[in-house]
Order: sequence, then C-alpha cells, then structure tokens
Amino acid sequence: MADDLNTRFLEWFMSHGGKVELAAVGLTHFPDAGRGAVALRDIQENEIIFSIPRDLLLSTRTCTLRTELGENAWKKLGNGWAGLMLCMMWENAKGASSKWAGYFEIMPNTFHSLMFWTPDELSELTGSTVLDKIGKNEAEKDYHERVVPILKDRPDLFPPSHLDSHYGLNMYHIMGSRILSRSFHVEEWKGNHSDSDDEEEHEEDGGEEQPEVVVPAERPASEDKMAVDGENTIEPHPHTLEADDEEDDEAEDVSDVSMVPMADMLNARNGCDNANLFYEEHILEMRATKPIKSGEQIWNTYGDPPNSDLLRRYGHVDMLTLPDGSIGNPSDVVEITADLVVDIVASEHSRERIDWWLEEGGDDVFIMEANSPLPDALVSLIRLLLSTSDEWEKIRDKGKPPKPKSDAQSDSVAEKVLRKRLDMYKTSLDDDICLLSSGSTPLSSNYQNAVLVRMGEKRILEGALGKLVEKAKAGSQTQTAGGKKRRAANGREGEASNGKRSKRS
Ligand SMILES: C[S@@+](CC[C@H](N)C(=O)[O-])C[C@H]1O[C@@H](n2cnc3c(N)ncnc32)[C@H](O)[C@@H]1O
Repeated sequence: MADDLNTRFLEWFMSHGGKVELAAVGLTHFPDAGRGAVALRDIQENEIIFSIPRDLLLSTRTCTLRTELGENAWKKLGNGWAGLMLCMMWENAKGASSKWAGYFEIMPNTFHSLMFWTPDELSELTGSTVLDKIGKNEAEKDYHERVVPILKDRPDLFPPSHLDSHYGLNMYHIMGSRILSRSFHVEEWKGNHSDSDDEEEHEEDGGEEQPEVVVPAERPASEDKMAVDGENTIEPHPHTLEADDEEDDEAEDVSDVSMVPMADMLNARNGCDNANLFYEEHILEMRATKPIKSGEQIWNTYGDPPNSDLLRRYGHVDMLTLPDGSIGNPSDVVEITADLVVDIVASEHSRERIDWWLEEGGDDVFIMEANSPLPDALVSLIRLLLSTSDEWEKIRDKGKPPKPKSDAQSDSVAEKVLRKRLDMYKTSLDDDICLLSSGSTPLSSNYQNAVLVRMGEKRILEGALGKLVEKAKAGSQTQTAGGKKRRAANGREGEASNGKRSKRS
C-alpha cells in the first residue's frame, strides 16, 4: 500500500520534470520516522541524488491563486503563511486537476507536532517555554479574520459546497503543519553568491561586533542561506507561524517559503546529514554531502534544533547518546526569562533598571546550552539588579550594562534563579529518569517525547546548578581554609602570646 503510494508519487514527480535515478534512491518506510529516502547503491560525495524543477515547487509564486484573487484581496491575507496555506487548500480542492495532485496524495494528514496535542498532553511540557511558541491561537485568529472573509467573498474560486470539506479550520491546520514540517526557504535566483559576498554576510551576521547576540532557536545562525564553495544550499524552512511578527526585523520574504516535492521526503537526525539541497537557476538539486553506502538512509538537516523545537515543528525528538552516556539531543537548550531574575532580586529599583535594560536592547530571554557557562547577558542583568545606587548611576551615565563578571553574590542569585527555573517543571529530573526506565507502563509516544524534552532542559539547568554549587563550596572552603590559616596563625600568635604570658606570669 505504502509502496504503491511511493511509486505513484515518484511517477508523478518524474512526469513533471523531477529527475531521480531509481536505481540509486528509493522511498521506504522507517518504523521510527515514517517515509524516508534510502540509497539503493553507493552514492559518491557531491553526486546529485535527485533534482526538482523550480516550477514544481508549490509556493505563492507558482500557484496562480494570487493572480486570481487580485492584489487587493491578496494583501488582506497579510505577511504570514495564510497566503500559502490558502494556496495549498485551493490546489488540494482541485483534486486530480491540480498540478500537485500527486504531491498532495503523499503528504501527511496527521501530525504529532504540538499544535495537535491535547491539553493533557501539553501539560506534560509545563515548565518548557516551548508551550508559548505553538501559535495555535494566532493561526486560528488569522484563519477567522483573514481567510474566512476571502472564502466568503469569492464563491467563484471557493465554491460553498467545498467550504466544509476543503477550507475548514482543520484543513488550515493541516496545511500549516505541512508547511511547518516540510517547507524550505527558496529565494528567487539572483546568480551565484561570490565568496566575498559570503564573507561580508557572515561578518554582518554576528561575531566580534555583537558578542551578546543570542541566536534565537527559531532561526539558527546563517541557516536560511548558506553558501558552500560559491554554491547555494537550502535548508528546510525554520519558521513558525509568527512569520509576520513585527519585531522580526530580519523578516523574510514570505513568498520564498516553498513546498519542495521529493526534497521533503528526507528525514533528519542531529549531526547525521549526508545530503543537502542546492539551488541553481532553474532547478534545485539534492546532492550527497558525504559518501552514502547502499542501504543507508539519506538524511537532510533540519538545522539541528533542540528537542523542544523538533517536537513543536516536526513532532519527533532526537535521541542520541550524549558525552555523559545519557540519551538526548546535543542541541538542547533551556530558556530563562528575565522576569525570573527580577523575581529573585526584586527591590524597589528593579522596575527602573529592567526598563533601562530593555530600552538598551538587553535580552529578556536567556538561552542556556548544555555544558556552557551561564549566558553573559544573564550575569550582566543580575549584576545590574544587584548594583548599588552609585554603581547604577554610573552604568546609566555610561549607557553600558555591567560586565558579565560573576562573583559570589551574583552566583548566589544565579543559583536561586536556576532552582526557581527547575521548580517550574512538575517533576524532577530523577522522576523523569524513573518514568522512562520503569518500563512497567509504557508511555504514549507524545508523553515520552514530552519527558525527553523536559529532561533535556532540566539536565542543562542541573548541570549549571551543580557547577555553581561546587564553585560556592570551593569558595567557602578557600575562605574557611583562609580563615583556619588565619586562625591557626592567630592561634600560634596566641600560643606564643600565651607562652609569653605564661612566661610573664
Ligand atoms: C520533511 S518530512 C520527512 C518525510 C516524512 N518522514 C514522511 O513520512 O513524509 C519531516 C517529518 O518526518 C518525520 N521525521 C523526520 N526525521 C525524523 C526522525 N529522525 N525521527 C522521527 N521522525 C522523523 C517527522 O514526522 C517530521 O515531521
């Protein structure tokens, strides 16, 4: 059944200009990852695994709905994904007459991503900030406010008899989730990037000039457009439904968001990619970036996000053996919001200082990675909140936040922040380890994935906390040793003086 579907899809793909050597690559079912691509013979590094003509991409550029609707109506759909979602619903509603009929047939209708979790399932993620990023309400607001009026206005394009079956909220969520888990960011052809262009871009993106820039998990550094040896590579589109967030000053051209048939058949696992999508003027090429042995899975990269984001966007988590022998995702992160820090160091000055911090562009969320020191910005904020009135005056006059230099006082606050952050979860790390290892009642896959997400976050917090506690202990031992030495020295003096006294007496 699945094989038939794969065959039909490949036939559709090739009959529409897609090129794939069927003796080299096949589609198959992986029990833990659904459909995926497999090498059927050894594939050399740089070999083209398949290619896709640009006109086979499904985007707001290739779908004719925008022209049919006219610019005025189109603009009402906003700068987010509503336009592409409506295009996809419209093409899907055409059935066999759509150019992409053979593509729609193979795309999933059910998802394990967070958008589809029940409130009970979501409650297992309590404590993780991923819960604030699902965007379901925003998507539904867009649907009701932007899409429904257009559906009603144009019965010639959206026949009333199709509204329930093809344009309902559920279908809107399905299309949104397909975009979330399968789309790529494909720019229009502007010619090859030269090496010097790349260097300039890289310099602008971060590095020395902006040491405090925290790369948001949403958009891993330089992921959207990466040039390798002067060629253009494409990674799956890393965005959420917040594509039209006004604060996102790097907001992309949403018409670059594209569904790329065949390229989206590749699964991904942290650090395992052996293929990448490259773009040329008229075609996109999936090329091997490493030699791939016959029988091996062909892996793309999704940008190696943390498990929280994998679960939110793709509905799965990565489980690799980590350096300490535990199982998890090496890219996991945990977020600490600035208000947690303010809660701990609250004083009558906090409001004024935090307002200043935010006005100066300070972070309101700190991202902690495994085995990394506390984020500089977090230490700097703690020191700002702890500063004396005189120090605060100077900081404000200079317009510079304090240096991220920790001391016993800031460490003690950081320790409390980490403890409070850990308390936000409903369970402890040990509880979670027991849950996964008890084996008596097998957990549902969503439940197990939630546990893995929160474990990854807690491990980072526990690790950082452990280091702070050790540091404090070492500090107090040094102090005690210093004190003892001093006391011992005093003691000797005392003995001597006693001695002297005794002598005297
Ligand atoms: C771009 S599609 C890849 C093709 C997909 N497996 C299919 O059946 O069509 C992304 C989806 O594949 C699945 N997937 C990809 N990599 C995976 C992995 N390492 N483990 C589990 N599922 C994975 C997830 O369901 C994800 O949402």
